[in-house]
Amino acid sequence: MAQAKIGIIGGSGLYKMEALKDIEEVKIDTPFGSPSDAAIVGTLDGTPVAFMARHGRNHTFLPSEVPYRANIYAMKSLGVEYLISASAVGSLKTEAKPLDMVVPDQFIDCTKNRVSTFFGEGIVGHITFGDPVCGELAKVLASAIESLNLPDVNIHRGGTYVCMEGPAFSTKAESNLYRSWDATVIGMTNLPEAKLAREAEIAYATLALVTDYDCWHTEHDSVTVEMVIANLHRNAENAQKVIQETVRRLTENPPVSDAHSALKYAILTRLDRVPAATKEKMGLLLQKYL
Ligand SMILES: CSC[C@H]1O[C@H](OP(=O)(O)O)[C@H](O)[C@@H]1O
Ligand SMILES: Nc1ncnc2[nH]cnc12
Repeated sequence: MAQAKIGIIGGSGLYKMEALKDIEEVKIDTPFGSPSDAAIVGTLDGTPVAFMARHGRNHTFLPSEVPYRANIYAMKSLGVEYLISASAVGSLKTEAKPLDMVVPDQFIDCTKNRVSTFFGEGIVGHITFGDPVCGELAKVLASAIESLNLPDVNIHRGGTYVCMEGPAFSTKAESNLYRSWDATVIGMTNLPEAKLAREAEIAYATLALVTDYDCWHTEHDSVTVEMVIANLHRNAENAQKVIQETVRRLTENPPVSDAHSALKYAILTRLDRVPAATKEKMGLLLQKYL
């Protein structure tokens, strides 16, 4: 199978990466079901990169339906060690304007109905998640954005991403509650992905593309899908430039990440007591430890 150390998950409005060359569609079946779509593996300035459309190329999966486990497992099986999630978000702060880019360093889990672990079925593990994104990867991403000096785009290093269940957008009371928590942006997808990436020992960071002011801002209309997609289209070229520059920097200088050894002290179950079927299912994730 094609291999790539760098993976990109594209969210709403980001269904392909124009700059990828020599592309190959890789259909991957996983013990956790089928991913959202085939992975597209190609090269960016010579570096192999794997791309996956989070909601499928035709946007057919709700945030609650995205097969997060299969997507992350698929990335792992392609050899991905650094994963960048490009995602649309609503802003919860005046200073994070539509078209700005945020590289969050924290998440708050307001999901209700997500499977966000590979563990279970006879194997118990608890990853450390105090710092839910890889600080080193986030640094490379933020520096790449800054270096591009994109007109009309401000970059916000750090900030908290609230992950809500959806699919309906928030009420004003909810939006103001998240603001009272000092959260920066809101979306519906990144938290389960970040947890699973950590369990898969993949360094994960989010490129959050601000598309709207959710529904709290008295001088802006409440978020609509039309608004999100229109602003994403305005920003898609910038997002691709950021990804290209980030890939260039990662290729030149791949950072050491704690995420790459996240399972070292996480597993409680003696591995010789793990049921054979579970060991097989999790084999790719556990292979270093078996
Ligand atoms: C189209 S608006 C709501 C939708 O957009 C975001 O998607 P993603 O995180 O995949 O970019 C948000 O999380 C919702 O899924
Ligand atoms: N306001 C919002 N709430 C949740 N997810 C979003 N994605 C983009 N804008 C959003």
